[in-house]
Amino acid sequence: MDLEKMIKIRRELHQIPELGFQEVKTQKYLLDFIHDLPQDHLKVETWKTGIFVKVEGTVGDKTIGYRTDMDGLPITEDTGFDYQSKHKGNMHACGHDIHMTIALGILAELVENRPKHHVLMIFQPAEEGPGGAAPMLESEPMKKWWPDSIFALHIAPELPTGTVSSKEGLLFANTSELFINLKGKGGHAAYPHQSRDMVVGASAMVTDLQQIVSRMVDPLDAAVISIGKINGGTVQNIIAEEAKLEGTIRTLNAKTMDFIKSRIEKISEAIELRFDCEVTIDYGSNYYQVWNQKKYVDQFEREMSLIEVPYQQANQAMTGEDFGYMLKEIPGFMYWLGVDSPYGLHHAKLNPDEEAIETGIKAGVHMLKHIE
Ligand SMILES: CC(=O)N[C@@H](CCC[C@H](N)C(=O)O)C(=O)O
Repeated sequence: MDLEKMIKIRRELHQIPELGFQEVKTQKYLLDFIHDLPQDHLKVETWKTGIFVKVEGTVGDKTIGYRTDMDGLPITEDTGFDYQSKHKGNMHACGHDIHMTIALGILAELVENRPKHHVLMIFQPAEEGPGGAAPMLESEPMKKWWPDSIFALHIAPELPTGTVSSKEGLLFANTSELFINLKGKGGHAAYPHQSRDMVVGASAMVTDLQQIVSRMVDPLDAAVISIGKINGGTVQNIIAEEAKLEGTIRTLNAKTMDFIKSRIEKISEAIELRFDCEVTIDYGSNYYQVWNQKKYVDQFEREMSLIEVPYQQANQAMTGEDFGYMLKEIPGFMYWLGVDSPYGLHHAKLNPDEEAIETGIKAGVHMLKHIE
């Protein structure tokens, strides 16, 4: 594997970030690379903007799955790099460009030096939303080439380059998106008593939502409610008739998610009474927790020591990953790959160390050849 070539690929992918299920250029880029490989032992099928590639193993008594995500985020890049996003307002700010490059590098190595087991490389769209993993599991290529086990990685900005990290059991949280619409009555800013001000309604709602986790959830049972976007009103002297909130809920256990949703509904009824308005709630897409099987994590740790890739025990994280749906149906695990970036995931200045691509390929190829 030529690291310089892989960095070039990463930078090309970095320039064309596309949102979930719009990954048309990205899919074409990946297909061009895949079609340039020797085709003798490859089978390729597309699904929406995703791709399945099956590499025939030399023995082929099992199939091992490897999944990468493909989509970018609606963030305006602020890295100042000469290879920064050409898609204004979108950025690969969650490392999916690195993930895809590693998957291509793994594929190229496996074609050169075929594994014993069949390998199913899954290029999955829409991880950031609305979620590609669950529908992909229902697709024909997936059913036809169903893997016996599966794994995937995610970059970790806070870990040193060249290191990996995982844990058995829960790695990533249960998540649910949260969209709240408040409808009151607009009017002149000088006559608030004749209106139902949804800027005030929405502000009260945000404050009330923040009290669910701090006052109603057991502090030993971690949960998060974050509102990432608030929109309302038109101009400074008109009272806002409508306001919209967008956020996400994260919990370590599924029952707590149900509890939080029931509290959000109570708060919304209270806001309706207090502000004489209408509140509607939509939970968007929900992601199932990422649950790692001990057997595979233990083997991963052992195999990493054999190839001298430093491994460390991970903590649970409140990030979400729709790969959790794949792990719900297929045994396997997910791990973090250190990329040592001073800025974190979902930041406009995220700057993963590209040297980590080498470790990602080395770890992936080794595991695909040795996983039990
Ligand atoms: C690894 C990562 O950052 N994943 C995303 C998944 C998004 C889930 C969904 N759109 C939501 O916001 O609930 C994350 O934000 O954790």
